[in-house]
Amino acid sequence: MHNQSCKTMEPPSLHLLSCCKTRRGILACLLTLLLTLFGGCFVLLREDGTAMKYVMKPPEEPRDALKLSISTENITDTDGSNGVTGYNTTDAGIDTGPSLSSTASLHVDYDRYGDQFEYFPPRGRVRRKKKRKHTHHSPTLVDHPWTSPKNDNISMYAHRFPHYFIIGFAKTGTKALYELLKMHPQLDGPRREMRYFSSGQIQNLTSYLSRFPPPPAQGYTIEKSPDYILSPLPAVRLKKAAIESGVETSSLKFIVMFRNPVVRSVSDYLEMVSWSYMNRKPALPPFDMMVLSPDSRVDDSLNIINSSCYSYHLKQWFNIFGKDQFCFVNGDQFITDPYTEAKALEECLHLNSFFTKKNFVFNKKRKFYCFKTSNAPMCMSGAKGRKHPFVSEEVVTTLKDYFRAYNEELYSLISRSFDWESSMKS
Ligand SMILES: Nc1ncnc2c1ncn2[C@@H]1O[C@H](COP(=O)(O)OS(=O)(=O)O)[C@@H](OP(=O)(O)O)[C@H]1O
Repeated sequence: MHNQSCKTMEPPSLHLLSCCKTRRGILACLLTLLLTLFGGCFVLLREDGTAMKYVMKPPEEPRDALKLSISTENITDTDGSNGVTGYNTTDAGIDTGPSLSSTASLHVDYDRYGDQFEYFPPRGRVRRKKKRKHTHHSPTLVDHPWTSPKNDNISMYAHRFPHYFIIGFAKTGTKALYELLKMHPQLDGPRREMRYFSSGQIQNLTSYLSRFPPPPAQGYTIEKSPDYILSPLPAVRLKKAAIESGVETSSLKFIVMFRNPVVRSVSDYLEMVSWSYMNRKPALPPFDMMVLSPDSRVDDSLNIINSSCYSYHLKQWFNIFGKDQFCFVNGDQFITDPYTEAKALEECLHLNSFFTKKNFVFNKKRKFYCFKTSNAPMCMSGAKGRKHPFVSEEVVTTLKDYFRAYNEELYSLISRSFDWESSMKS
């Protein structure tokens, strides 16, 4: 056997193809095939007869750092610096933290879906994705600076820093609310969810800000990333970024939208079903089977469950920003009477009074309101308002019991209550 040296590098596929033309090449190809199948290696035979073995890179360890835990008393950001008074930082983890009952503990399983910090699968029309040949590795969260490079002219974009953020909760109507708010003459924002403070996909602060339109005259920019609320880390990073952009952090406002937690979990489940289908993953079990373990306990390790424990997540943000910086929207009511919620929000955000009933047009076919200014009414895509599956009485009751303590804590946190105990529209 020839001298072999093991190198960790990408396999040079072009060399491989060209060497398959010769007799020696064919031998090398066979050897390559065997080693690829059983040994995770490529072997290439060189012109001079020596062999070269390329070891295929093992997949990168998934964000070990994110598995650790933080308590809100001890939050350290990736660079170890501290942008928030009273908090030390480490991007080393997420608080799987205290739960309301001693038995139930929240576990946010960040490795469950998608890349990096993506808690939820991508949304959109149900169109199956082709299998990707090459996987792209975006920079890991641990390496992410969350600031701008020293020599970057951040002041060019600093005025675009959003003053309003829709931070959660996913599947409560955040997209419809965002599109509606962007119709207000004092507001404008990017078309897509940024997730800058949660996903680490955008390179740096300057790049993030450059994706915003300039704010309207006497107005502000707004962004919606409904996964921000699920961890205190985006709050810490956001605060640091605001300071770096020269923005008064107390002037920022955060919009949090709620919906019956059981219904929200079902809606989130449907998002997962759609994601699994689009990404050619195995089909998911029915909702009832998924959320309850065989001994009929709620599986609180599921994202679709713990994302409905609103008070738990909100409290973490309350530790970082003042309570008066939050505005709340009742997502159930936003479906049936968006006008009332929009007017209340206008007031909370200190915006000029703009929305009138004429801006809301009920679409009988879609069974949702569409929003209208001067143009044709704008309706949400078919990915919103999916038909919910049947959920058994037993599961509904168990979930309601599970969420009760969180709901009650939420009502006292925000001094407002919702009719979730008696209602269950799924
Ligand atoms: N006007 C209007 N049009 C369409 N859909 C509306 C509207 N208002 C609220 N909703 C509800 O929004 C739910 C989706 O929530 P999100 O937009 O927050 O989802 S996402 O997190 O951005 O994926 C979606 O949930 P599902 O019904 O479970 O699909 C809708 O019920």
